[in-house]
Amino acid sequence: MEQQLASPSRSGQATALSAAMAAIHRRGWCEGTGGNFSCVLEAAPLTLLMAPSGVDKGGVAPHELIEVDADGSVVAGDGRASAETLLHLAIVEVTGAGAVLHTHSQAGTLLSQHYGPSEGGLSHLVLEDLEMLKGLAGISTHATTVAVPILANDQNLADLSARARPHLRAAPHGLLIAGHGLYAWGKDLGEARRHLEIHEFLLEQHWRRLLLDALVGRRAMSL
Ligand SMILES: CSC[C@@H](O)[C@@H](O)C(=O)COP(=O)(O)O
Ligand SMILES: [Zn+2]
Repeated sequence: MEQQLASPSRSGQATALSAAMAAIHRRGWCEGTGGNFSCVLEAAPLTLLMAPSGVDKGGVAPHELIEVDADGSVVAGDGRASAETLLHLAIVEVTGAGAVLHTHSQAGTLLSQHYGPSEGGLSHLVLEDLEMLKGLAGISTHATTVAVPILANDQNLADLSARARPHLRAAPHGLLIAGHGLYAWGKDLGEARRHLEIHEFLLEQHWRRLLLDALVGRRAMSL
């Protein structure tokens, strides 16, 4: 007889999400209430387990997580829904993701602004020939090119999410918002964490390479 795999309990998911947020905070990727984090608790009706808005995401206990419905309204727990709930919902709806992690790292903020689009537009950060690309689901060789979409930032999350939707399916499990940060997602929390770590590594590596290229260029010019 085929054995059904038990889906993780609510308390198991809450413990795992709280621990992931604390670990991401320790990396310095969500300082000063920045960042937000969710996982799908129920697919129908869609219910997300999320960090509440405006709090230090490194210190949210499992019982302090809130539940949010498909309209972005809080249906359980204390606190307001994240300012960016609509983008989490768009990513889950379009890609089928089971977890969405949003960070404000230095590298993500810097590079998304450096390569960011003109107002309301779209640009890309191109990454290629790196072994760490294989950490993204669907990639099996370093000899590949990945284009991470960069959207202009917007405080109107309905507009921002609508602009993001057409680019989510082709995105490499990650998306940048200019001058703001990174969204990474995966089929479950474990995969979303791996994709986040891979993207953060690639952003950090790209930034260091730009710096190295500039230093080598300056040295060559002075010889
Ligand atoms: C430091 S404020 C950052 C916020 O505006 C937002 O970008 C963010 O990531 C966190 O918002 P939140 O509403 O706490 O989930
Ligand atoms: Zn943010």
